[in-house]
Amino acid sequence: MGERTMDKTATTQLPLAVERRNDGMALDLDWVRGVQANTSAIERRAATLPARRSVKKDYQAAWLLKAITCIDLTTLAGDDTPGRVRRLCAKARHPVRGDLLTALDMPPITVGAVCVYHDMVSMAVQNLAGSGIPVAAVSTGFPAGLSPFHLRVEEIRESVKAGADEIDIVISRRHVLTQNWQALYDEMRAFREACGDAHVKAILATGELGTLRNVARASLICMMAGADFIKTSTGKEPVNATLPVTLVMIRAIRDYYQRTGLRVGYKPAGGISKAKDALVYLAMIKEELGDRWLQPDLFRFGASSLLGDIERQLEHHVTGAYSAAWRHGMG
Ligand SMILES: O=C[C@H](O)COP(=O)(O)O
Repeated sequence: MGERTMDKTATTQLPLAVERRNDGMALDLDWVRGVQANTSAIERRAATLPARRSVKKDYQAAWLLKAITCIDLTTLAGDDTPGRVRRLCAKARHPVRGDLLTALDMPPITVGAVCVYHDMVSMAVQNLAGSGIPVAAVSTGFPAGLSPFHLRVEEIRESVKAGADEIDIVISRRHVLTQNWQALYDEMRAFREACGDAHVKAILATGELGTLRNVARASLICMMAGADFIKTSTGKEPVNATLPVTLVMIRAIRDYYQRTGLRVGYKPAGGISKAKDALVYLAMIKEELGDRWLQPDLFRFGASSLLGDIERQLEHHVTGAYSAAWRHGMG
């Protein structure tokens, strides 16, 4: 991602070809078992990227605006209230102050989606009406995914009925840890079927999968079973999105695309709260998957506080001064 390419077109939505949805394929265990992950090479590559790629000034502002359009603006707290979700939805519609957009000579933008628990779906749907911003619901016993299977499937159906456009399911980590690939595939298939037309993001909870090889294999199984997106984490594991895990998952996406012609999206989530980190993620996607994956239909950040820091950086870019972080509260 050289600076030369990081002009204001970074924020422009490319005209998207009508993309065929990933319907998945039969479970191919030979392919799955053949997947390896060279941990030291992956960690080395991930460690060098932040130093090799940096963008400044107008280019940086353009890429930060691009990042905003890819945020699943999230609140997943036990004390969520209708008021908080209302404020979050207002922020989703107008994530950047009008005067900053004017100074940057940019049109209005919105975030990629609003992400909530099932109970808050109808409130979010109501508050986003007419905006075109999708509502995503975390589901299937999020975050641990250990409630009875039929209830997990039913939870998906309830959220779809309440108006959710996207469902973020959690996989059963034990299927990965015991290498029960058939069980993981069947579970994911059932979740995808329950989603119907709603798009499904498969949360792998990578911090609980033990090895990068397990992450690679679980990514592949979920794509074979029809995931529209693969997502790193719930935000509740001790370790959430990381660059090595990102490299493994996006290379699995590339491999799946090369073999099937089907594009699956990627969502790093959990602990991404700084604008500079968001830029590193975008650089990695651009290098490994190319520009087509830098659109909100194929890339999202799952983040509750990233937008606040991006707004601070944009304000600094325009005015030369930093505002206090508390001025950019999300809910
Ligand atoms: O899916 C989104 C995550 O739960 C958000 O995590 P975060 O609060 O660390 O940004």
